[in-house]
Amino acid sequence: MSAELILETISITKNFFGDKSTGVNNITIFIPKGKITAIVGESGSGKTTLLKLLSGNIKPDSGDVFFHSQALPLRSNGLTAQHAAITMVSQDNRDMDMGASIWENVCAGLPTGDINYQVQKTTQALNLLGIYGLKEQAFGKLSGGEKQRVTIAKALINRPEVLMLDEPFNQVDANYRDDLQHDIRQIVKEWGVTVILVSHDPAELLSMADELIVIKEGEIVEQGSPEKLYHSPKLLYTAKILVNCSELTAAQAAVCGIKSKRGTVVIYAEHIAIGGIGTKKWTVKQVLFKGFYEELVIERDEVSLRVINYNRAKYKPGSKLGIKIEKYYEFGKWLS
Ligand SMILES: Nc1ncnc2c1ncn2[C@@H]1O[C@H](COP(=O)(O)OP(=O)(O)OP(=O)(O)O)[C@@H](O)[C@H]1O
Repeated sequence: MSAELILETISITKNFFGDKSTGVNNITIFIPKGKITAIVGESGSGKTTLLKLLSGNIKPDSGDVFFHSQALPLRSNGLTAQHAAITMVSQDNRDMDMGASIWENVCAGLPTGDINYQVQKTTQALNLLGIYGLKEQAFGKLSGGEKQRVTIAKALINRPEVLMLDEPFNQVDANYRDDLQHDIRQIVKEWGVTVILVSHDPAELLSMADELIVIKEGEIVEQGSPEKLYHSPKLLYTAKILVNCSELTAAQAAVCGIKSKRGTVVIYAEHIAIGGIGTKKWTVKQVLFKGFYEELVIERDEVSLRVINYNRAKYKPGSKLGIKIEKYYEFGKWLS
C-alpha cells in the first residue's frame, strides 16, 4: 500500500524576473504523510524556493500545490487553516524576541486568551524539546543549539501537520545536533508530523531522511531512499553531495589501476583499504583527525585520494603506503 500523501506539486515553475536559471522549473513531487523528506542540492539549486512554494509563501508562475488534495492558497491572500497546519522554521530567529524569556517566546505562538490552555501547551512544548528547565532564560542569551530548540518548540506548539526545516542545525554543535535530530525523529514518530528538511550536511541527510529529493538548477534530477542514493547514485552530482569521495578523470583513474570506460571515476573514502597490494607508492599529504578515525589525503603522480584510516596515529605527512581500491563508480559526462 502506498503512503498517504499530504503535499503535492504538479508541474510547478517559479522563476524570478522571468529568468529560467532561477527558482524552480516544472517540479512534480509527492510528500508522504508522517515521513521526513529532505530536499538536497547545491547552493542556488532552488531548495528554499521550493519550500516557499510548498508553504504557500510564494505563488508559482504555473502549476499547482495541493495540501490534502486541496489547492493551497497563497498566504498573502489571507491565512487559512491550511496555512496554520504548515509551519516553517528557518535559522534566522526572525520571529523571536531576544529580550523575552523562552517561555514568553514559545507561548507567543498560541492564540491569546485561555491562560490554562497556554500553560498546558507551553509546558508540553518545552518538555518535548527538553528545555523546560531553561524557561526563565532570555532567548538572546542562549547558545545556537538552545535557540534552535526554542524555535522548534514554538513551531510545534500548535501541533502543525507539516514542519518545514530550512538548514535547522547549522548553528548547532555536533553533540547537541545528534540529540536534536534524535528528538525530531521521535516527534515525527509519535505525532505523525510530516517534516520537509533542507540541509547541506550529508550526515544529517542520510541519518534523518526517509526520502531524498535531489534538485539541480531548479529541477528534480534524482530521488530515493538515503541508502539507495548513497550506495547507487545515478548521478555524479548526487554522489558529490552525499558522499566523502574522490573524483578522478580517466587519466587519473589509470594511475590507480582503473581503466575508465565512461570518463569520470568516483572512489568513496571507505572503499580504499590501506596496506593493500604492491609497493608503498602513495604519500600521505594530510592527516585529518576525525575522532575515532582519521581521514588521510594521499597522493601519487598528482592524483589525490581521500582514505579512511582507523589505525590512528600510524601515519604522518610524508609516510608511504600501499592501497587496495575495493570498489569504484563510473559516471559518463552526460550524467554528471
Ligand atoms: N526573491 C528572489 N529574487 C530573485 N532571485 C531569487 C529570489 N529567490 C531566489 N532567487 C534565485 O533563485 C535561485 C534559487 O534560489 P534558492 O534560494 O531557492 O536556492 P537554494 O538551493 O535554497 O540555495 P542555498 O542552498 O544557497 O540556500 C538562485 O539563483 C537565487 O538567486
